[in-house]
Amino acid sequence: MTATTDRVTAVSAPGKVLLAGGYLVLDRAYNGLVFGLSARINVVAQEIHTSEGVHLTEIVVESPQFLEAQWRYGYHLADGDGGIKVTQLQAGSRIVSNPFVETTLNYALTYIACTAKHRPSNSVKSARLTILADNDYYSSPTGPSTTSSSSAAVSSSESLSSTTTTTTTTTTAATPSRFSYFPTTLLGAHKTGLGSSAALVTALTAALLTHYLDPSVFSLSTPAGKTTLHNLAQAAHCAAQGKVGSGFDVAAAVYGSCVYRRFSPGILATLPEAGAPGFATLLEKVIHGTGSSTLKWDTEVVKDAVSLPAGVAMRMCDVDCGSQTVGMVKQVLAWRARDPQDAKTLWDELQRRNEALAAVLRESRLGDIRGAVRAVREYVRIIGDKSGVPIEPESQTELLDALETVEGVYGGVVPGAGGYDAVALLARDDKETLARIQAFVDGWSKEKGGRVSLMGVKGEMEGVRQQGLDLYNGWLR
Ligand SMILES: Nc1ncnc2c1ncn2[C@@H]1O[C@H](COP(=O)(O)OP(=O)(O)OP(=O)(O)O)[C@@H](O)[C@H]1O
Ligand SMILES: C[C@@](O)(CCOP(=O)(O)O)CC(=O)O
Repeated sequence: MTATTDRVTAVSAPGKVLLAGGYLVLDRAYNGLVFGLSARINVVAQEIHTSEGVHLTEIVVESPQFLEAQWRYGYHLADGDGGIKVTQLQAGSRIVSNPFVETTLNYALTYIACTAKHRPSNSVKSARLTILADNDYYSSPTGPSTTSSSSAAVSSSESLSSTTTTTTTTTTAATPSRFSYFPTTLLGAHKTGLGSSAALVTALTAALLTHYLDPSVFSLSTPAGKTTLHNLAQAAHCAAQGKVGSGFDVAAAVYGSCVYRRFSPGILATLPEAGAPGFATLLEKVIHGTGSSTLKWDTEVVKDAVSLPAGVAMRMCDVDCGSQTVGMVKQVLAWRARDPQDAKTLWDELQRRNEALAAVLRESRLGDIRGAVRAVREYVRIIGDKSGVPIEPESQTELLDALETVEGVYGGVVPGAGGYDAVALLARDDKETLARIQAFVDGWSKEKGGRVSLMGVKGEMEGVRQQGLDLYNGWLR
């Protein structure tokens, strides 16, 4: 049997950094200063056409930059209005699951089937989805390989697909592209904390909705389309994570840089597990905020409230250490619950300082950036001391203070939950400053024996978008 592919839809969504508002943004009374990043996760959706008379109902998802990264699913309409439920099929010698991919398929395909109404199983035809992530999301022990990328990627996915019934018509020859081949499994790749799962869930949801639904029903370029995508991606991401975070990472993936106020967590509380009776109808209601038992979505995303002065870039350094975000959040929130009065005073003052930093950036007050960043850091450290959590640990304080002395650097913070993972810098956007920061981190790593590296990624305003296909030369089959 042969299968060919034709109609192609490509979407990308950015990674995130929470420059200010870590911990506060978990509570709707406060908000966070969120930046989208130039590092994007791309998803390309392609139809799979089979020869006449051959019926194939399969969704194939693959990440050709990694080893053992192909997930094949069959799907069926679950009883009792349970929606479309996927079942992972064997690909290669063993099954490696990907909960973010699987949950997103259950949520997005169910929503698509509900929206396409009355012909649910017909509306979802076989498709191949290819995931391509910018290199900054991961640092593998051996580093990404740019030389052997495409040929290695093709051969690894070819060997996986050899056990299946589908043969594709083409594999393309090696072409240089912006995506590297990581000679490791996804589990073996070190994440750099740029929000790969949120960008993946968002881009995969957007690619599926765009691929399957008529543009009159769903379009990424309309505010209504973005709201649907946001709500669906938040729901799927929470379910896959098994917890409800603030969701700023999904908001960044959809809307790009913004000031973000979270949705009330109760909105998702009524949703049963994917495939359980009633899931399909409830999912549709929750996503559209309709029905008497469903709370309305109350997310607030203010795009205009965030910008960078002309000539200023937001850059990231990866600090190769790592922190346990979940444990840190639990400990900070436990302290807040024990001492609500003290915590409220600190939360309110830090919120004021975060807003002041956003205003300085928006109003291009270059001379005030350093003071505004230091004011935020002072309160982050106080909260860290009081809760006993190293939000800005001493080693990071030392690094940030030293980075401030580099000509062209206005200041930097530990973003998000903080800890030992990364620092985010506000710096002049020119080659000379970049070279000085690079030289500084090289020297720092040598002197301190750790590994601090300047990442290629920069703050970027735009959220999810459709892509032309040139980017993916050499990676699509
Ligand atoms: N390129 C990819 N292809 C397929 N799945 C991916 C890819 N990148 C990430 N994922 C999925 O996302 C998971 C990582 O999500 P996780 O939330 O742990 O990290 P993150 O979102 O990058 O981190 P953080 O929230 O700290 O920024 C992987 O285990 C995998 O399931
Ligand atoms: C601590 C918290 O406010 C931010 C975590 O950010 P990050 O994953 O460290 O980038 C948690 C959240 O908002 O979900």
